[in-house]
Amino acid sequence: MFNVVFVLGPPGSGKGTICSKIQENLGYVHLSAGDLLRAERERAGSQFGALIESHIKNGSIVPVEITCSLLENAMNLHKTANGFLVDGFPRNADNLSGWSRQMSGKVHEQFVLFLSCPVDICINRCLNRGEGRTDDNVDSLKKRVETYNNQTFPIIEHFGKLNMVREVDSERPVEEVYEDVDKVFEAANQK
Ligand SMILES: Nc1ncnc2c1ncn2[C@@H]1O[C@H](COP(=O)(O)OP(=O)(O)OP(=O)(O)O)[C@@H](O)[C@H]1O
Ligand SMILES: Nc1ccn([C@H]2C[C@H](O)[C@@H](COP(=O)(O)O)O2)c(=O)n1
Ligand SMILES: [Mg+2]
Repeated sequence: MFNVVFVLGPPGSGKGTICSKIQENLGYVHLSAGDLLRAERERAGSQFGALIESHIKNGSIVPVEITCSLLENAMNLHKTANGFLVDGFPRNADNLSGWSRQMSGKVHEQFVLFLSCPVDICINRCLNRGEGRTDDNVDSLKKRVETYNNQTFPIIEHFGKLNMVREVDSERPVEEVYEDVDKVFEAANQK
């Protein structure tokens, strides 16, 4: 059974940055749903490239069957990992129900790491990220934030009702954010 920590937060809240540090220090494998989708978009012969790009540009969410299969395939490549950081997933109700259908009995969901940060700061971070992402522009960011508010935040609230959310304020410098994240993992892994 794979241990899984879902990592959620607004676009630009620092999910990828913090996951890299957790991976480096705690042996969890970082799987970014967005990175997996971008890799699939670039893969020669993929039947999903155009569909994925249209969702990415519009800030909407790719059907779960595609994303969940990419995640499961990636997990199966790292069978001895301490656990997986599933970054940017589940992003909406379709993601959540599809994950349950495909993954129940195969994973243990430890908790949801929620990186909270004001949206104006997140948008500025994305606009200055400098990675050439096709969705780091004002139009796409407006849509991504709308999707986050209307579809992803309710998923965080859903997990909150199950007492699974561990919120860390990610407006602060990376080192300070990581200190608190490390404490969250320590507490979870003592149980
Ligand atoms: N705590 C922080 N303080 C200042 N800048 C940060 C912080 N965390 C991340 N950044 C910077 O903000 C940008 C976005 O960070 P990152 O890619 O980790 O966010 P993300 O949540 O994964 O975003 P997305 O959802 O768009 O993939 C990067 O340029 C990163 O270096
Ligand atoms: N569960 C997911 C995760 C990501 N996507 C698509 C749509 C997002 O705007 C884009 C970028 O994700 P990020 O790298 O910002 O986490 O990828 C999706 O459809 N479903
Ligand atoms: Mg990211």
